[in-house]
Amino acid sequence: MSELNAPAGAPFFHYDGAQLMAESVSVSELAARFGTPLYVYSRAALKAAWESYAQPLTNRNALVCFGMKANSNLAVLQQFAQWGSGFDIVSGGELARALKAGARPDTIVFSGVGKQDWEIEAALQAGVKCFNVESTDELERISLIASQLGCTAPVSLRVNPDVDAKTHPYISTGLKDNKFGIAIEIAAEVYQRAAVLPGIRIVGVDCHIGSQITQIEPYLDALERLLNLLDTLAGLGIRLEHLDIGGGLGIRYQDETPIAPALLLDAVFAMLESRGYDYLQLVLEPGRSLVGNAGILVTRVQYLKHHESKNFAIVDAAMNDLLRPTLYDAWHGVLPVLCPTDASHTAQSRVYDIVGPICESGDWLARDRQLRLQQNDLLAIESAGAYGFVMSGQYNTRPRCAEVMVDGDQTYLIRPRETVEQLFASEQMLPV
Ligand SMILES: Cc1ncc(COP(=O)(O)O)c(C=O)c1O
Ligand SMILES: N[C@@H](CCCC[NH3+])C(=O)O
Repeated sequence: MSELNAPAGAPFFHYDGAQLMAESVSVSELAARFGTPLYVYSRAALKAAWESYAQPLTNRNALVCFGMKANSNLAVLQQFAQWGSGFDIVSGGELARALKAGARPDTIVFSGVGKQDWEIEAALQAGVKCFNVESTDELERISLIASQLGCTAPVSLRVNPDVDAKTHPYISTGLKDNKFGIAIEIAAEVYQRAAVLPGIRIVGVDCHIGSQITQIEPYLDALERLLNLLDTLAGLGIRLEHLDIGGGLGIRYQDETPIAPALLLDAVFAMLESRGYDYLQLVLEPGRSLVGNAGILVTRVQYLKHHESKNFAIVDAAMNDLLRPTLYDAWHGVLPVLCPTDASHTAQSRVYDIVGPICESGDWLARDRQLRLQQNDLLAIESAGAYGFVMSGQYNTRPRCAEVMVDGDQTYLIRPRETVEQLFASEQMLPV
């Protein structure tokens, strides 16, 4: 029962005895001021997560490239850029966002299996650090475009090491049956091709084996395979400047024990040193672990419904606001905003499914939660800072909700709620 545990985002989200606080700001005041559903991020939580990587990397030749697909609000990106983060992007849209937020182009790595011509051109023109190339077709296309533009594309091959990250099948990316990367068996061959292609400069090697990983072994397995590849490349006279181990570190949603970045980094540096590759710059692409527990989704109970075998709390957030539960069967903690021990909270404790207003039975945010609820209560869905708002949509013509950032006792509206009119403002009807 999440309500009895410390919030997943503690100490930044915490009870002050009476109610849930985001840093020094009352969550119910935020709900009153900005309406619900509402994403609330804590700047201090973002900073603490950033430091969990930055500290162990002090005086190391390393670059953290925030996997911005996890949360691409400009204010969030701006913080990471100010703290010295690079960015892992997967589209021309993400490139534009990162640049707008103040990213240095030479700290941007461009991943993704389906880069289009305009995206490759834009990245070349911006001067990104490298393309993480995911196929031979893509390599040839980048070579062609760079040659046409009269420039050279820095390239790192994203190798698929065929390692089981032991995570949800939808977010596992390093198995040979996954669409990602270049099979490790043919990687040396592709490097040789890259070495002779015009417009290509080989700079690195990359892998990303999956997301919400809670075991260190898959990383070390993948790294070992990559280092064996580097041995082969050295024999072919191909030398690299950096090695990118991707992102993927998990967070606590329920009872997981996440790997501390320092632990992974120690093990990685030890292996690089023992194999004589510590001259390489280490690149990382963490997403979820930098933002996941820095955000909550605040929602208000609309109605309670008691069926014979189920109790439903119908809230104003839905699968269009937070897709993870229904897409991955993902567990997110649910916290009452009013402290569960508060005496004014007299409702009977029952087991509820927390569901949204969308016309789909799959529209649920949490199942089988023991809660004392009454109409208009506020709830906080925990661990919503990663893959939350970014995966939201407008299904059922629902405006996407607002996002705010709390910093101490200050609150910044970093994205206003969409209006209903905005939802169809650019649509065109046929002539009558
Ligand atoms: C290439 C790449 N890099 C980085 C990430 C960030 O992953 P995570 O949010 O699990 O750290 C992802 C997403 O899984 C990815 O596909
Ligand atoms: N969207 C996924 C993570 C995808 C990682 C992207 N490669 C999640 O919410 O857990």
